[in-house]
Amino acid sequence: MLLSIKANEVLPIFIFDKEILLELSSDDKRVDYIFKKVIQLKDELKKYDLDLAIFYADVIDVFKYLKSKAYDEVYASVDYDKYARKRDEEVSKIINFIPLYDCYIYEPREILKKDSSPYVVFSPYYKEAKQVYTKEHSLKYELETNKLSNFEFFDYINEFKENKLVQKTLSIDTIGFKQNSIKYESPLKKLKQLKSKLISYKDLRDYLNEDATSNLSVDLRFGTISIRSILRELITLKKQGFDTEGFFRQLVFRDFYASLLYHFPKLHTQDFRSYAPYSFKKDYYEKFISAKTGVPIIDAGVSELLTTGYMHNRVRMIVASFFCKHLMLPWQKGEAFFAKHLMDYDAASNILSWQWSSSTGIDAQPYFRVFNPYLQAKKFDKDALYIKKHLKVLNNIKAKDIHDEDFLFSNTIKGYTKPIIKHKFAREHFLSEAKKFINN
Ligand SMILES: Cc1cc2nc3c(=O)[nH]c(=O)nc-3n(C[C@H](O)[C@H](O)[C@H](O)COP(=O)(O)OP(=O)(O)OC[C@H]3O[C@@H](n4cnc5c(N)ncnc54)[C@H](O)[C@@H]3O)c2cc1C
Repeated sequence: MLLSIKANEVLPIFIFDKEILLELSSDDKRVDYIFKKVIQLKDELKKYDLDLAIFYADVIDVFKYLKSKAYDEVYASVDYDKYARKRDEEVSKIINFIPLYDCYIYEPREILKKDSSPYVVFSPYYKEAKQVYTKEHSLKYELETNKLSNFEFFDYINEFKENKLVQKTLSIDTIGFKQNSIKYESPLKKLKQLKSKLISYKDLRDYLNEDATSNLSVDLRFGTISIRSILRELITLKKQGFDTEGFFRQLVFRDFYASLLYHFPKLHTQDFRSYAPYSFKKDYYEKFISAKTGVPIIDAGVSELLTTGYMHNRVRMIVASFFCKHLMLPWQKGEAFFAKHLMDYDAASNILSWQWSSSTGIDAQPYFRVFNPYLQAKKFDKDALYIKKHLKVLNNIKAKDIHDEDFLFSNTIKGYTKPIIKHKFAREHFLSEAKKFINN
């Protein structure tokens, strides 16, 4: 975020928003990630004779204060979830707010049907997105020469106490969080690796033990890479003869979900359509969140999430389907669990993907499609290497037994629980309940 005080004078700022941070636990990996990246950004800016003023505060207090110091404009890249939109609206009442559209490829109002209504199905959205795409969508911002405004407190975290600005040590402890030892791979390095991954991206992206995807979701989420840098790389690779379509399509998926949430904000919490009487069952829920369902692919996925803050896309699909259709738990609870643990948590992608899985969303999978977790695991993790990586307790069990529900029910595996539900029963139960719901 950049504030200008008068022509050619700027103050780059970063706000650790109290309203968001106060809800998180002190070991949240995302805050550690952001904190490290903010310090890195501060160092980068110094190379251009700039700096970064850091606040730990209520966003509104920061802008009231800066306005009182004669700053007159703010430039910020916007996103579209409910909280972000409300916050930006409030800020614009205080100071001239100039939105930059740099989170997504397209603005949500850019891809609309001929009658100006939003697309609700991905394929036609994607077709139109490709038509609308121009060179402007990958433009690089020009470097301008701006003078750093005179701000005394660059070396601190700035907080407000009784309406006064106070300075605290520039450390993650100051904002109530713990540093962890995770080393984050540089987004630019990941971007460079895209070249070799694109060759087999379409064929391998669903296979759980392959490092076949970009791992850029966390960088896109926090803006540590610009969507435009990725597009520019894709253009270069396309010119070199690489097939970039499959990857570009996924990026547009992200835009599609952001656009849906923008046009249908009710989807934050509400179903677009309902298919079954989902209800909260504490026992099932607790087994699920502690990776103790006894269904290996589900427990491996949840374990991956709890230890790394990431989950493979295919596993997210299997896990979310199991949660909503086998356990018939409300998607909102699963969404909230992912929101708490995903490093790349993005409201639009997460909410809409959960609604896709539960078949309650706008462009969702048909309700009668119920993933069989054993067949999915057998197909995408044939040798159970992904499962064993995240569930060490199954290390000595043969892959064919891990993929065999009957084996898991009839044998006792030391340290591992028996499945809490049978696939055939769960599928039939869900479908019969869903049919009753539809017929009513
Ligand atoms: C239940 C569920 C919840 C999800 N929650 C999130 C979330 O909170 N945040 C998030 O970024 N993604 C979410 N996804 C989408 C997807 O799982 C991740 O984007 C992907 O796993 C990130 O890995 P990657 O960067 O290696 O992806 P790649 O395959 O390399 O894809 C490149 C980029 O395209 C976008 N993308 C890829 N797949 C999807 C998709 N299915 N939907 C939307 N965008 C996509 C992401 O920005 C990703 O970084 C969710 C999917 C499901 C099924």
